[in-house]
Amino acid sequence: MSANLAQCQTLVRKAVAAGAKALFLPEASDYIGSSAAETVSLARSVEDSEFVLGLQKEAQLKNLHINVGIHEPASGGKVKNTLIWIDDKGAITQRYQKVHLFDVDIKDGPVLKESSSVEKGSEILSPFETPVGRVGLMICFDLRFPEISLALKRQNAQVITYPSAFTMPTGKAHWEPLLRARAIETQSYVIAAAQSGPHHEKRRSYGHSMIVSPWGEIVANLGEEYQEPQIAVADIDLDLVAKIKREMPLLRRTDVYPVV
Ligand SMILES: O=C(O)CNC(=O)[C@H](CS)NC(=O)CCC(=O)C(=O)O
Repeated sequence: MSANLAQCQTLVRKAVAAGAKALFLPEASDYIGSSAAETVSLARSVEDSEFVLGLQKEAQLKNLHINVGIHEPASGGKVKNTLIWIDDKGAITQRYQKVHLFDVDIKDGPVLKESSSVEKGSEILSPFETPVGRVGLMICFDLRFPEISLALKRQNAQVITYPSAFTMPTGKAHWEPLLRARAIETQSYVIAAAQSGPHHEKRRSYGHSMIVSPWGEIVANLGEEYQEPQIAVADIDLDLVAKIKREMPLLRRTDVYPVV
């Protein structure tokens, strides 16, 4: 976990050097366990987490907002897969708990049962104001369920986030088209910070951190670089968000299908 904090501190330095107002870090930035038992045993509450306390200090020192995916203890011997927003004073001001858990058994592909160690969240967090616009939070596998992103669009999100640790085969097949679709249909920026490279002998992540414009264009893409932590940088143009919504209103037919 201290190695992960050091990597995140490198990313903070790079973000500050690039003049960023906010830094978006991946899902599970604190650690990726090699078993359900290890995932549970490593979870710390934020008050006792050197990783979180370290990032709060960075946020305060550098006047940088930081969005970061972590694990927190839950009841019943499980953890929560959460995303916290740390403001530029170092305070945790928002928290989202992953709603959709990744339970898959793919032939010749990943077999993962996230629900064996993780408690599922049951709330959509309303978008909130930040220096980079109104941000809506989701995590990784949530990307496959447009219902949450559409609910965030309805609540006027301007930026939506999918911090992730996608698997290699599913990433190759689905990562980019899903991110671009979510950006196009929500008419929002999509910021998707992704873990990249090997975690342990059984697990490797796809990477390709991306920022997509509300028109669906990829404005930054980190590829599979993982020798040293890298940042993707983009200007968030809130006038562009407004222009796209004005020019192409996506008025829902809630007389035909339910409101989400
Ligand atoms: O394990 C942890 O501690 C952190 N959590 C994750 O890495 C999660 C659950 S295993 N990964 C995903 O949801 C990948 C989704 C994906 O790859 C897809 O939708 O195709």
